[in-house]
Amino acid sequence: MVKNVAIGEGIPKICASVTGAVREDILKETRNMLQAPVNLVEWRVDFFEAHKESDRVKEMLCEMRKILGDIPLLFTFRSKNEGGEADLPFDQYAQLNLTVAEEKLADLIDVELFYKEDQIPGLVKEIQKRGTLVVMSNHDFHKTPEKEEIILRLMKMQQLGADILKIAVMPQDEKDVLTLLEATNEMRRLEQPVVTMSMGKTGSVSRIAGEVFGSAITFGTVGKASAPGQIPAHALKEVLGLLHG
Ligand SMILES: O=C1C[C@@](O)(C(=O)O)C[C@@H](O)[C@@H]1O
Repeated sequence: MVKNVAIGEGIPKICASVTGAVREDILKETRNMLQAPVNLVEWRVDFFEAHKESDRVKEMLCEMRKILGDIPLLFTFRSKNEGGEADLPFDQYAQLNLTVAEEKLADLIDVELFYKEDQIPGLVKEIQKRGTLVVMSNHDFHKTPEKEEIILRLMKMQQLGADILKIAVMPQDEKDVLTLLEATNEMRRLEQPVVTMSMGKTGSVSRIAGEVFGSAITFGTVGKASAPGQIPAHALKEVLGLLHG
């Protein structure tokens, strides 16, 4: 349970991302979330012009939380390697996430599995010690690894103690979408909620099929997309409801 949201139970939860670069846009996008059927909001801080200034990041988070009220907030710095907009040396990345955890400014923090492999286990523990949940993630914007490799990465995240395990991959054809779905279906036996998506237009079907195959959160759009293939939150809500029956 994150606030009142039961991630991993029933209908997949809808998350939408705030991707503005400046304060006004970020606040406007955050307010727009209140008109949309979203269960969670992600702030993609790598889009923020002042992502290197922790005071300004903290101020933004305080303002966003005031607007969002009970809607859980996921804090994400996405590196360029994994499809993000910015890069930070590991120490700054860790510090940024720890500050947010320390001051309880987010409910969940995204940590990339491969940011710096030997340092990631320590960072996960430090964030959790401060009472914030870790969504561990991995993204491949070029291809879809073999099913065994997808499973291996998700299990690695589990071994590292992540609270939620997430992987996004790019299909080159429809078979790749099936590969992602098969891996997802096998991983639903894990105790932790698993979040998977096949990106781009071909992969969009994976963003509505979470309840069938075992993906607990689906990222949709309220305004701009934060990754290719995302579906508008309103449409998601309807389709997820239909499939739920
Ligand atoms: O990890 C993810 C998933 C995502 O890449 C997607 O494909 O919907 C979008 C990102 O904003 C988010 O952090």
